[in-house]
Amino acid sequence: MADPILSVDDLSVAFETYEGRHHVLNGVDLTVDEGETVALVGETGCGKSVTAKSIMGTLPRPPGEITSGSIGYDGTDLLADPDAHERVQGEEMSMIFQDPMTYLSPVYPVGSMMADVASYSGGKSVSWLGVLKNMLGRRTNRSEIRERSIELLDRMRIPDPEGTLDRYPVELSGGMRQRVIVAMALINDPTFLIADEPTTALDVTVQDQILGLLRERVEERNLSMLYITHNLGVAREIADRICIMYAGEIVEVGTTEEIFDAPLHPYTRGLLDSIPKLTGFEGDGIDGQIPDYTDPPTGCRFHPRCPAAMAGTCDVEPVESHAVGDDRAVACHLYEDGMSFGEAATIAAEEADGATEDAPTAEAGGEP
Ligand SMILES: Nc1ncnc2c1ncn2[C@@H]1O[C@H](COP(=O)(O)OP(=O)(O)OP(=O)(O)O)[C@@H](O)[C@H]1O
Ligand code: NI
Repeated sequence: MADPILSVDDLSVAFETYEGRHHVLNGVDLTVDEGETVALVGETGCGKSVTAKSIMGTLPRPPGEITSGSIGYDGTDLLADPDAHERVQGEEMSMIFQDPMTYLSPVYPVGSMMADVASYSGGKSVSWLGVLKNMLGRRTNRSEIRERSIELLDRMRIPDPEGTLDRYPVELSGGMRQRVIVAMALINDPTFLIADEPTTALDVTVQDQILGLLRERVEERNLSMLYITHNLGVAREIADRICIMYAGEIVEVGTTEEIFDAPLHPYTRGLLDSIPKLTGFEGDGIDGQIPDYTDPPTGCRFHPRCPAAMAGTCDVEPVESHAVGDDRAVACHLYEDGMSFGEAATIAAEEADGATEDAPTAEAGGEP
């Protein structure tokens, strides 16, 4: 099998704040193969955007600090080589940010922003290829960029693409604005795209259209994509593989089918239970909330909320990720010590169902 295009290994990130040090990412492992779409899924505050920004090189430092790990892109460790990171960010990667209005300037029309993005050459060039690309980039003239912008807006099914170039973001509907943002992210023909919740604020129809447009692009250009969402339903529509994140840790990885058909981690199970329409499972999801990062739970970070937690183990012992086959891994103490995955999954499932049946007002975890 070919090496993954992106390979995040043991990434830890902390933030220094006036409340104390927040230990947010804790040893995150993540890979994306060429042409593959991987969804990073988890509740609000679990560290998805921090992961995305670390990969893109846009993490604010300070207050953020990368305390361990490597981010490999196409064979280069980006954290060890800031010049390479800058080049990759400028030439190969692109990102759709979570909050479109902070990204779109209110004072420039769409066309001039697209031209800005298109002529951005990604700072210093370090390779001869980079230098060449930069020269070619500079020769790209305004009318060429305009042509490209119109073509992309048209591909994004924006009515009157030419007229749209002269309009300001506030004059566009939410759905149109989001299409413009997708077009801007694609104008330099990236090989790797990070999409951070690009459809959250949109109604379901528009959401489906945007997902469709991204999928088209993935197929046509062999685009590799990390798609971030809190919505497992959206992940199922777009992703080949899903990484489930809880409180700064990846708790389960599997193909989209495996995650939906046979979730292993109690947290994944809880997430699926909160969308009963999509699955056969029943339940009310998971009580409690993401822990305080200044003093995260010892052992497994999920143990205070876990219906299957084993006292003396889950609250004490750090969890390791257990590989199950090629594409599958789970970080949970249930899957240790010779218990078969089938048995452990059954226990996780029974406990999850039991918890919601027996104790509808179960203690809201969070407290150690
Ligand atoms: N600039 C910052 N300064 C301090 N702490 C931060 C900063 N950015 C993120 N954090 C911390 O990292 C945690 C995770 O944030 P992140 O934005 O990655 O969550 P998320 O999974 O993307 O959530 P959402 O689904 O709401 O976007 C936050 O709860 C916060 O504690
Ligand atoms: Ni986020």
